Amino acid sequence: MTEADAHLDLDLDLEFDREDLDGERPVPSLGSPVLVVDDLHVVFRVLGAKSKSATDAGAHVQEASPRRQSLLKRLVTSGSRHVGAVSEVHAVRGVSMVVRHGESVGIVGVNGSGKSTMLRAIAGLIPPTEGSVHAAGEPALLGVNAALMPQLSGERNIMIGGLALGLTQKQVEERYDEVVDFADIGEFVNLPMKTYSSGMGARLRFAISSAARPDILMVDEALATGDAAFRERSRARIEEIRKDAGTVFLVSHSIGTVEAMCTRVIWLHQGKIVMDGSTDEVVPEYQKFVRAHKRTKSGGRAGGVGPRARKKRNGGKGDKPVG
Ligand SMILES: Nc1ncnc2c1ncn2[C@@H]1O[C@H](COP(=O)(O)OP(=O)(O)OP(=O)(O)O)[C@@H](O)[C@H]1O
Repeated sequence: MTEADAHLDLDLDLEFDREDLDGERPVPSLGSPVLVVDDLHVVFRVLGAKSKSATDAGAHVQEASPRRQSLLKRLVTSGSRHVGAVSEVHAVRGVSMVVRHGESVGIVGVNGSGKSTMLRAIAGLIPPTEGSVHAAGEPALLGVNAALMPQLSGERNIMIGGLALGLTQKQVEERYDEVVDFADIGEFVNLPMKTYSSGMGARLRFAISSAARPDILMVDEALATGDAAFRERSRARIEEIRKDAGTVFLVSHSIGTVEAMCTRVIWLHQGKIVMDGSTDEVVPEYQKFVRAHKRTKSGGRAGGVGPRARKKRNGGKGDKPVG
């Protein structure tokens, strides 16, 4: 794997590679379905002009329908101030999947392809615009952006975060030392989180979220933070959760991480599934696409993920997800 492949989306400083990880990719022993996502759509409405960057990134952006536009305009322009056009970002467009107990599913895709939005919708943090999510158990989203309170101490955040994840006060107290040890923040636990380095904050978020031992753990780039030792601890923790309960989703820009930790990979582009299959099937295709995408960006010719390319990859089935 080239260095470029390990940094597919160009925006993360990952030294994380296959070599950082001990052991082999987990072998799935699949159980019953724990998650069914049926034709999920998420549309964001944005006030303002069309966003070129969003369009470039692969999201589907269009002006809101005149009816919605006028309603929104009426709502926000009571002082008759012009607020500009209302655009819609169709971030997730008809995603369907069945995920079984014991699977670790990597979600890959270039920036803006809808990975985080999809996970947030599956975790119940944003409502689907259309479609549905059925989960057996409580999905918990663990991300470096998890909302903790910077003005409060690590200790208070552990309590609040634990309660928010559904633990009882007693359970949080029992797991408190484990969380602090895992996060490796020492005495800083007594200081406000705003005094933490970004690595310390990210480690604490990871430690809190994974202390809850959720049935479905969703990790959004959390492994991109911290040093090699912390990443190895995180990997082991995720593997433990996967063995115990179940099911792990991992959004990562590092193909090395996805290859090491995931048994299945879903590749999203412009909010749609391009491929869904075993890691060995999907990763090489995605790598080809990213190389081509980079060549296109630097002015060369490249293959795409248009309907034709998708049709080829999906064995002639056009836009329908595989698998
Ligand atoms: N709250 C929001 N309001 C409006 N648009 C949003 C919002 N959140 C995400 N989007 C848009 O939805 C699209 C998908 O974003 P998302 O963050 O899910 O992509 P991603 O694949 O996770 O990207 P990245 O790899 O950069 O994290 C993008 O065009 C983004 O700009």
